[in-house]
Amino acid sequence: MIDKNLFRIDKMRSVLIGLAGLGVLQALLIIGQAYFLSSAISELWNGESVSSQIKPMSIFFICFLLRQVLNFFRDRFLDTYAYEQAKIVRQQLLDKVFRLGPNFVQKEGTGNMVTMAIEGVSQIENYLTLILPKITNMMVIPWVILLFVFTQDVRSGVILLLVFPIIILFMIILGYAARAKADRQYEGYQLLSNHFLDSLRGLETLNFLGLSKKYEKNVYGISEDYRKATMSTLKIAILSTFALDFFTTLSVAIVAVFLGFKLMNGEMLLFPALTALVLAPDFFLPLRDFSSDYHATLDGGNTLKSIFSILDKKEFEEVEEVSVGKWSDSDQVTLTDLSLKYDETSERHTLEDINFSWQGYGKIGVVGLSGSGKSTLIKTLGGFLEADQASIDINGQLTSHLRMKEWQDQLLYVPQDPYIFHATLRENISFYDPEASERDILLAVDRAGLLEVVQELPEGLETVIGDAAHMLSGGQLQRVALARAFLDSGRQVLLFDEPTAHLDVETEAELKATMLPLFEEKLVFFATHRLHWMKEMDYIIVMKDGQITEQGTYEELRQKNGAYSEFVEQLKGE
Ligand SMILES: Nc1ncnc2c1ncn2[C@@H]1O[C@H](COP(=O)(O)OP(=O)(O)OP(=O)(O)O)[C@@H](O)[C@H]1O
Repeated sequence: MIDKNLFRIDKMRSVLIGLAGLGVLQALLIIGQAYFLSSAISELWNGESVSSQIKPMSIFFICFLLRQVLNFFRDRFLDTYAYEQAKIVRQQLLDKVFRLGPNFVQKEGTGNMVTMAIEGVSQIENYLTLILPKITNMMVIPWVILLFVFTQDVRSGVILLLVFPIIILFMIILGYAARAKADRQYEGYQLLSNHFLDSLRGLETLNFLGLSKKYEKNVYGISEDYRKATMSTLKIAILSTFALDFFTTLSVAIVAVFLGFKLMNGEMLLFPALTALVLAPDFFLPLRDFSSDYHATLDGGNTLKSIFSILDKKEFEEVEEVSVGKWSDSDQVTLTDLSLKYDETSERHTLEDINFSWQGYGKIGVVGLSGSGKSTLIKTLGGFLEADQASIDINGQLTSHLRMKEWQDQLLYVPQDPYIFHATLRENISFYDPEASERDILLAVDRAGLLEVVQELPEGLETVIGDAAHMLSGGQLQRVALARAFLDSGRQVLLFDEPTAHLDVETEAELKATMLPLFEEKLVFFATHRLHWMKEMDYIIVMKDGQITEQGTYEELRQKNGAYSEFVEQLKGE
């Protein structure tokens, strides 16, 4: 009955124990209310004066007030607790997503991740505030009341005890039906989030292809499915609330009829009969409250499950014991039969039996057709992917991945499509080195061929770029990423993944002249389709279908007339 995921939330056990304690207190106050109310009524029935009943009536009111005060403070505490815990869960989710990296987000869908982190976490907050007091009340209050009813009238106690499991049974049946519907609804919700974001992102392309209308229908179809799933969940929820209300009312009526007969037959006094009758609705109330809120909390429960399943995802731990230090002439990295796949269930390896070794500084070119595994190799060298086994030897220390602080702190990574933040041009350029001086930033801007662009921008370096701001062309964005690289000359290992893909040949030639001096006394991996770079490389790796088909210096590969020459011919033919 209790969602086991709840126990993964901080301090949950103590909170549940505290709430159970409050439940006992509430049950005693409910009994107090019923006891003194029934006592006053039966005494008045017996002909006692109203003034003689002021004391029991006052105690009844005090119990009633105390119950409200207790509820008020409990709800206030729960609001704060749920808010704090939801905040912690969101932080844990974001930390985990950052650690799992871009491949994971791609797989799960950005829309889904965003909805989960924003809306999903509010649903968890709602879930905690609603479900916790309901669970504890249901587990405590009816039993304390039942014990008391047994002391007043055993037969009434037996009736309450017999009806209770029947209601529980209905609750379980309806609960299962609602859960199945809610699961479907949640899947639809995730699908809708992903689809909506994808459609927004791809709107321009869809418009160009004349497919926006078709996609509109697609999004409409998915929202319709989601609407239907929501409506059918609501139907079950309303039906189950009705059924439970009906059964609890019926049970109270059965108790009333029995008590009535006993009173008429003179087998029972008014006071205990009245007390049992007044307590009967309160006996069923926690059960009814739990069931009616159960449906309202299914979303929160589902989100909690999804978030914890993400938190449980296997990630490769940062290696702390391997020491790399600042890369120098004497350092060596060797990959021996390195294989890896993105998806553990996939049969094919994305990289297979990669063998490569390098000592000290140098420029290593990585070439191959699209899909041959160049980016995957660069990502592996960046510590974003883990090999099947410890096949990376770095300075004599074996490891399965390069996620090491010392290694990653000296990396500079320029991908094919660099991410430009919604921030000023200055902040985007000084991303790796926020303390950089104005002079250094301007020098980097100049080297990246961005000086003219900066001069033409309305607010120069302070112009906000990125999403929903001043737009730069693809080539200009690429140059912002290169300016980042030019600014931070302290990093020793440079990873370039087609950094000039969006540049025209003239701009690329200009930039090449400024980039090459930067590569001196560094370890550089440069993946590209543009073969003119290869003449400048100290070593070349040729890739095909995830394997290295050839490697060597430019001269060696030209003389061999093997895979590299074949690749050159292939590119000429395209
Ligand atoms: N995140 C991912 N999840 C699963 N498979 C992936 C992922 N990224 C790439 N792949 C697959 O791995 C293989 C190698 O891709 P990779 O991006 O490394 O090639 P590439 O040589 O860099 O291609 P390109 O020159 O087009 O960038 C491809 O078959 C691709 O479909």
